[in-house]
Amino acid sequence: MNSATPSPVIRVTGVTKNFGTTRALHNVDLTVEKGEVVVLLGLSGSGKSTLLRHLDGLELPTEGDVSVLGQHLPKSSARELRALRGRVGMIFQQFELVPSLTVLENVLTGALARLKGPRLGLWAYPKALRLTALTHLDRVGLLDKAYQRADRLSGGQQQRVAIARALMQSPEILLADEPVASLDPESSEQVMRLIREIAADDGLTVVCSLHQVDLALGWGDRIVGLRHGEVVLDTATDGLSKAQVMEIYGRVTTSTTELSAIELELGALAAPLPVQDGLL
Ligand SMILES: Nc1ncnc2c1ncn2[C@@H]1O[C@H](COP(=O)(O)OP(=O)(O)OP(=O)(O)O)[C@@H](O)[C@H]1O
Repeated sequence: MNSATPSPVIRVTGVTKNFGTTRALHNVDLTVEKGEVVVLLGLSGSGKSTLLRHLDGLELPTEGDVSVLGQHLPKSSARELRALRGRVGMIFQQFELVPSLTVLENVLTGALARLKGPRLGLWAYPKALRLTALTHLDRVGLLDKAYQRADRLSGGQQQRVAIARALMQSPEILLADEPVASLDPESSEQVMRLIREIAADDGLTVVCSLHQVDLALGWGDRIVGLRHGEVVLDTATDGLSKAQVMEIYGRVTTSTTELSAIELELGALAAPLPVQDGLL
């Protein structure tokens, strides 16, 4: 952990991102303090992945500024961006493991950015790194699977391998893009609990996109709600109810079709939400 890490660790200011004629983000502001666990909540297409990808410089804004760990990403060189990515771990919905490699080799690939040249096979990695990888596998409860092929594992286990791989970077920030969207409820809970535990133990800052209000409320310190690329909600989860989150979405939503999608995807309420026109 870098003790000189500035606070806030993430500062997004007035970010707009256009892909051709598609506006994926519009005037987004977001500040995340060190050690905070933030959920990005929103429907499919609301801009969650695009915002996450701005936080490790995989995308750069059309307008506005993104500062991560004290580095202004739009002003950074390719080399500086690569160095930043070494300090920011990322996990994805589809795990992104190499299926034919062993679990241990997959974890070791998390250290590749620090090594010179490609590595083929377990023995191409220094012993110290192999031991570190085994320690991380132990931490995610998969030490006994180290020498199995990654594609023999369940989805939940594969996501835990991806977490161990991210830990190889000793990240200061962990970004998670819909990490449990492909998992059953039990595995989802396990993975989300694990991320929280690791964040607390290592003082990690976490930004995680989700599309279920229930999961977000029980898990994050704070929810940032996106809709059509704009932030419509940014509040602590403490004391916040599902009905309040849905009410905020209801307030900024003028179309009944969109409201139905929100109810379906973010979490249906027993009572229909009021549609208030003209509040956009
Ligand atoms: N590389 C790209 N080129 C063109 N359009 C893009 C690109 N990436 C994202 N978009 C568009 O930007 C908008 C936001 O997409 P984004 O993937 O960020 O949403 P999301 O909330 O993460 O959705 P999902 O939950 O389905 O992943 C969408 O309209 C999407 O089609």
